[in-house]
Amino acid sequence: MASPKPAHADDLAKQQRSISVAEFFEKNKHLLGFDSPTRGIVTTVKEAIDNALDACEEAGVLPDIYLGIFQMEGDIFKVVVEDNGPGIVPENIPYVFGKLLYGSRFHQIRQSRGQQGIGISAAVLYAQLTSGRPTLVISRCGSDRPAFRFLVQIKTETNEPEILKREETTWDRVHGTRIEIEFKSSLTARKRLIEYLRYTSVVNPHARIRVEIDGEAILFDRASDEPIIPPQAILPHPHGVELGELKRIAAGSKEPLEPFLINSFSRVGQKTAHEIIQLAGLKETTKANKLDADGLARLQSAMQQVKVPPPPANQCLSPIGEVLIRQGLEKEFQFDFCSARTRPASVYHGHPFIVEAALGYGGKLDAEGNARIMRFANRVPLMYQQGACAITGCISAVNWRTYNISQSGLPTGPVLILVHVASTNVPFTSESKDAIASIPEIEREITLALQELGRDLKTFLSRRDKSRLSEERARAICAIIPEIATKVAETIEKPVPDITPIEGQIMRRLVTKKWTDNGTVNVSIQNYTSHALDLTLYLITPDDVSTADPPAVFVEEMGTDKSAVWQMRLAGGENWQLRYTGTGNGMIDIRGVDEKKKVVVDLDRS
Ligand SMILES: Nc1ncnc2c1ncn2[C@@H]1O[C@H](COP(=O)(O)OP(=O)(O)OP(=O)(O)O)[C@@H](O)[C@H]1O
Repeated sequence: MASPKPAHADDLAKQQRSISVAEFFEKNKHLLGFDSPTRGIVTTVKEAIDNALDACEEAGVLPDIYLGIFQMEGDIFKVVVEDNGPGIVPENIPYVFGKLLYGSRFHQIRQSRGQQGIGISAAVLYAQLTSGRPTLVISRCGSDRPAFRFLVQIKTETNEPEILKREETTWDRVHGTRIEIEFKSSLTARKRLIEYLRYTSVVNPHARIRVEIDGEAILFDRASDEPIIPPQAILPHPHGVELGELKRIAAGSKEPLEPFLINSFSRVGQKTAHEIIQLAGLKETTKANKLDADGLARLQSAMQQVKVPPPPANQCLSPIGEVLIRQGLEKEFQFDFCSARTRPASVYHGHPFIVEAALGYGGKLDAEGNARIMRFANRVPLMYQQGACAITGCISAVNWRTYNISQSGLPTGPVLILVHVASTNVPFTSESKDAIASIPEIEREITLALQELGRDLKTFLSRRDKSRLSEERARAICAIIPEIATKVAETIEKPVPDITPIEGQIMRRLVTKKWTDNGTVNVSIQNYTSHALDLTLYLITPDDVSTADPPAVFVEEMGTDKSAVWQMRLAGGENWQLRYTGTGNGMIDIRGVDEKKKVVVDLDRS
């Protein structure tokens, strides 16, 4: 066989042409999370729901989202997502859905679920590739505006939208957006889809998501009626600016260097701007757009060296918060123990970020196998590539045995670990946004949060184990007391005494340390020798306190804890005993607070 003729540069030149981004991703759809029909449905739902949540958040409304998944003919599925967000103006609808890399978030420095402007258009591309069908969009921007209905797809050769239909329509929503996308898929990923929605609901406790999937209705209701305060965009931080970026920003400014630095970067005031210019050896009067390559390089280097306060994280980030994380988790899971941490804001490469984490233990969690891990970035669940994610790496690197949890790489047993990384720029390992890259600053924060939670769990477990031990001991003693009483009575030739009160005493001592199933707990307040206090006693347990005798106890919500509260006057040296009954397991914590004197006393429960 003749060997192929070597190509000449002229031959190659005939084949060389630019490639549109749509063509590129059509060929490389796995890079956007569309590797298979099964995965395609999860990614499509995720992109649409993330956009709906972002839009509602930006408009300051509580999200009311509808998701429908219907099997059409054969292996064609239709995904419908409807939101009550601000809507999209009709002029922009074709671009939002019919052009890759078009969006409102890419150039803004603030936390948002979407970042690149590629998510929903990639779903449209995937749909037309696998089913050949365009995407239907209905959107309305207010009661005084008509709703518009579009049929749109992407011209892959140019990455430009193709409008197949545009018409005014009637729609009962005053504002919002509805999309209908049809593509080849299957419902093999049903479990993962539900898991995605469940996890989304945990970290978005303000959202209500109504789901209709293959004829089954599921409601993920909101646990909080507080809309999220939308994070505000900030200017780039001087420590995170690369030379190319600085060149672009400077080219667009006719200002002299001092106002240029102050107006273009966050946390730069007059003093800092002056220091940067001095260190770079530049003149204050030089206009930013007149800097040559050397001047720009010196300016960029000086910007990295001068001390600048960290970016204003409170403004541009929106962490979930410890109380809401616990509320969200407890809404979906029931634990014996749950603790959450929101770490202080930190910075990597000039990008602010906050790590939040929670640890749930026991309850209905699986006692066998690895811990359940829930990973989130900017309130979006990360559903794939767990092994490639820095969060998983940090969880495995913590020595969980120190906290009395078994471990084989990952912790094992009835444990749930949630980690949320919120940032203005989440460093994903790829465009499919499945895993967070190993950035040392982020890993450090995750590890610290996990260690804090580990310590909380250890305290809980050791208290619980102590209670169990003393219960076992007391039961063992009670079991042999009748025998001892008989033997002693025989030896001293006296009648066998009634030992019921002694048994009672031992068991009471036992139950003072534990909140038992349908048990009675006695609490003594002892050795208080100070002045009299008008105490409000707070009994805090993870479970309900149902009745009390005496005095009357009522149940009140304190955060996510249930607490029984009652009033009493305690004089110096007095010894009180309180009895209450209830159900459930868990530790009890009793504190007395004199509201007027602002005194808090820990009460002796032994
Ligand atoms: N339901 C919606 N309501 C209002 N605006 C929307 C909605 N969906 C999308 N948009 C607008 O369209 C833009 C493009 O959305 P797209 O999903 O392609 O990208 P993104 O969400 O910005 O980023 P990413 O590619 O990371 O998902 C968004 O930035 C937003 O401005």
